[in-house]
Amino acid sequence: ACSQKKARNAALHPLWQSPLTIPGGTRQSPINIQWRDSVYDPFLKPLKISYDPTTCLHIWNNGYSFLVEFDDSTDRSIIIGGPLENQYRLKQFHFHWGAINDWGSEHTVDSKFYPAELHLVHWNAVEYPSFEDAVMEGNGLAVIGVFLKLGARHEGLQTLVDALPAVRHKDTVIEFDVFDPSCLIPSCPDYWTYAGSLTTPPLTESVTWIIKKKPIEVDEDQLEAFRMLLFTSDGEEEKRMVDNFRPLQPLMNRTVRSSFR
Ligand SMILES: N=Nc1ccc(S(N)(=O)=O)cc1
Ligand SMILES: [Zn+2]
Repeated sequence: ACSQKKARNAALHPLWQSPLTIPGGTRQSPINIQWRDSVYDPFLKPLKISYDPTTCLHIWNNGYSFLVEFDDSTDRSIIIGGPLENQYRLKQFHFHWGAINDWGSEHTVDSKFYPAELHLVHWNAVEYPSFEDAVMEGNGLAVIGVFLKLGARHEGLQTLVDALPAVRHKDTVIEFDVFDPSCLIPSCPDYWTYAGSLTTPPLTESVTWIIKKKPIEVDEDQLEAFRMLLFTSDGEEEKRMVDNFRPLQPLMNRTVRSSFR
C-alpha cells in the first residue's frame, strides 16, 4: 500500500506532491460547501464589480494554470461590497480543471465536483502597498470563485480559448490587451462566503472567498482546449495540464455564510 501511494504520488504534478497541509492551518481551502449548513447572513451586501477591460495585460502559462493578468497599479478594476470591508483590486484570473468532466473544480457543493472553476484574484490595496504584502495578511485577498459546467458554448470565454495554443508550454506569454472578465461572472447575485487560503503555495490564510452559487456554461471543445495546455516547458517531455486542483481541506471551526435564503 505504501509503495502504491508512493507511485500514485509520483504521478502527481510536483506542486501537489508535497504534503499539502500547512502546520497549524485552521482556515485552508478549498472546502466542500454543504448547502444546508451554510448560514444566511442578511447583513451581507451585494457584491459590486467594476472592471476596466483595458487594464488587461497578457495571458501566461505559469506551469500550473494559465493566468490572465491585469495592471493593478491603480483602482481601475475593483470589487467592493459583499463581505468585504473595503475595495479590492483585480490582479489576475485563472482556472482549475480535470482530465475528464467528472471533476476539476477545487470547491464542491454538497460534495459535487464541477468540471472546472474560475478564480478572480483581488488584493486589498487600501491597507497594503503590494499584492505580495497582501498575500501575507488575513484580510489581504478576495477571490471570486465561479463554477464551470458543461453546456452551451461561452462566447466570452472563446476569445480566451483562441489564445491558448500560443501559451501551450510553461513560461510562455502572449499579449492580451482588452478583455472584460465580468462576462465570465453569472448575473445571479447569490454567493457563499468564508475565510480561507490560497489553494497553491504559499497556501497563506489570506483569502476571503466569494463563491458564486450559479455556474457558467461552457462546451466540451472549450474544456478540451484547457486540457491541451502543458505543465511542461518547450523541449521537455510533454505532461498535459489537467487535474490542477488541490484536495478538499477540513472545514474546522468555520461557518460558510450565504447571501441568499
Ligand atoms: N500566488 N498567488 C496565488 C493566487 C491565487 C491562488 S488561488 N488558487 O487560491 O486562487 C493561488 C495562488
Ligand atoms: Zn485558483
